Amino acid sequence: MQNSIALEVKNLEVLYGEKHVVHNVSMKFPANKITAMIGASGSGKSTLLRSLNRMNDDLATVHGEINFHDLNINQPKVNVYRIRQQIGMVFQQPTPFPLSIYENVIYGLRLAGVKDRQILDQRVEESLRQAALWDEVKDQLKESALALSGGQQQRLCIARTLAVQPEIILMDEPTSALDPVSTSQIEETLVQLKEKFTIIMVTHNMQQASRSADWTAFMHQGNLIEFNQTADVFMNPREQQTADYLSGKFG
Ligand SMILES: Nc1ncnc2c1ncn2[C@@H]1O[C@H](COP(=O)(O)OP(=O)(O)OP(=O)(O)O)[C@@H](O)[C@H]1O
Repeated sequence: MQNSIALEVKNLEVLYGEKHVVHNVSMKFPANKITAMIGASGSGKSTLLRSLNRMNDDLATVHGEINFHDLNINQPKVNVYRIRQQIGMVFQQPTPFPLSIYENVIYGLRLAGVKDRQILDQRVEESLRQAALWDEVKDQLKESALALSGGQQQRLCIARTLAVQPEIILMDEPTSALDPVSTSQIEETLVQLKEKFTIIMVTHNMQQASRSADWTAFMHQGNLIEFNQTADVFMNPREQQTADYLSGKFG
């Protein structure tokens, strides 16, 4: 998988009604890496991210190709449910369901009709371990997920996404609602996760992008201005707009 491409977008355009918010973006997301999407508020990062697993279907018009395993998933006939199993999403606010920790993790598996208790138990442990939450919750799996702290809830949401065994995980500012300790726990988790998964993350936190991401994409007013290895983007940006944004001249 090393050096391979997990997902490619070609000439992507996204419009909300008449409002054109992503302009002709083409890029390739490397497999088993963390890619950070950075840029000022309103630059189209979340819109682009949500298009990658067709979360914008009801809100926006998306033109262009999103190629995943040689299939352009931005086509009407594609099974969107299956795509979202393979390309999962973690949101900004932790969104646990008012169910037990165990039931939260297997939520997607239940929807997919998995009933075998052994498989479910195994997937719960594996996903919670991958999300670095197992040791903290292994003795309270039947208790409500709502009793967990915000940081634990977010790691639970990551475990819930992992339980359906996706290839790609989209994350929309996954730590912006969390304190610094929970943030650094999640960042450490992400670094472990990239061994098995490809991560594409929107973040406003420049330190987070420079600490965690292998690749960084800078967006401005719906355009992809620069996409390169993170160290190059931060230390030696090719474009003046990137340099200006990173030095705080706008945004
Ligand atoms: N559902 C929607 N309907 C109409 N316009 C929208 C919708 N969602 C976002 N927009 C608009 O699209 C543009 C891009 O928004 P988007 O949320 O993708 O930017 P962003 O870079 O992720 O911003 P932020 O960092 O603040 O989350 C903005 O002008 C926003 O107001």
